[in-house]
Amino acid sequence: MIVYGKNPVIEALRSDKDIEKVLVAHDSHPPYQVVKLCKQKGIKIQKVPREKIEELAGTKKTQGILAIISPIKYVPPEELFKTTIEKNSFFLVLDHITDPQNVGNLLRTCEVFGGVGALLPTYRSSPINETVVKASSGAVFYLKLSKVSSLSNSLREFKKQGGWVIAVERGGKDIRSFSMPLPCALVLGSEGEGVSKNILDISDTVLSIPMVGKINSLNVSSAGAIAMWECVRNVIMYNKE
Ligand SMILES: C[S@@+](CC[C@H](N)C(=O)[O-])C[C@H]1O[C@@H](n2cnc3c(N)ncnc32)[C@H](O)[C@@H]1O
Repeated sequence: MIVYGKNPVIEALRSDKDIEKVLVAHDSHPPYQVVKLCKQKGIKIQKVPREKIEELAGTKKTQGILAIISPIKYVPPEELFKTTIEKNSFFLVLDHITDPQNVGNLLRTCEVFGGVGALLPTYRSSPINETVVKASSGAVFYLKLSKVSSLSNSLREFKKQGGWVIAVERGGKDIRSFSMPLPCALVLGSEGEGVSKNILDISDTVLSIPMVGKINSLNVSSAGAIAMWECVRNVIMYNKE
């Protein structure tokens, strides 16, 4: 969805909508409020020719500013947790993963293996944009996606309801020695930082995939695929609908 004009863009930024990016014409300056809100929310402001904005908006009356909003409808985390518990399944926790290709690949595998969806942080995370939709092969439309300002607070809530929080990270227990408990939240870390310390602290366990090569980590979507397979390999027939 596209929103253009100064006030509509400011209101969109103030709302809980998932904004992918804000485009500003080369020949104009973004209003101070836009710059401030984008900075707070980690949203990119891109300078482009005014004609590009007018073309996307389908009008010349854009005031040189436009926001692109994600096509995805998010569900509240309670819904994601409830379904995961009812189905005795898993969901992914994408801990500040910024590469849309990785997010799309992970969501595709999640859907293929019968996972319920994913919990994402509001800020510093790839938006669910066209690249994600494409990389997921459309899996995003079958999953429950939820955005929260604090992953760790939400995961504490999931634990209270009887779910397990399993971090997938180097330096933990060998994943082969562990029988994955369900229902669970499977946490995968960002490309740069790995799983956040505060999430490691509340995780029931940290599982690692043994490596023998010279490169010191797997790509997060490969690590996620292996961990998701571990979640379902004994129960893959379980909840096919
Ligand atoms: C590319 S790695 C993060 C590397 C980061 N630069 C670091 O030093 O921690 C991204 C994520 O992939 C997962 N991952 C990668 N290799 C893994 C392994 N061998 N075992 C478990 N998880 C792994 C973890 O979730 C990790 O946070």
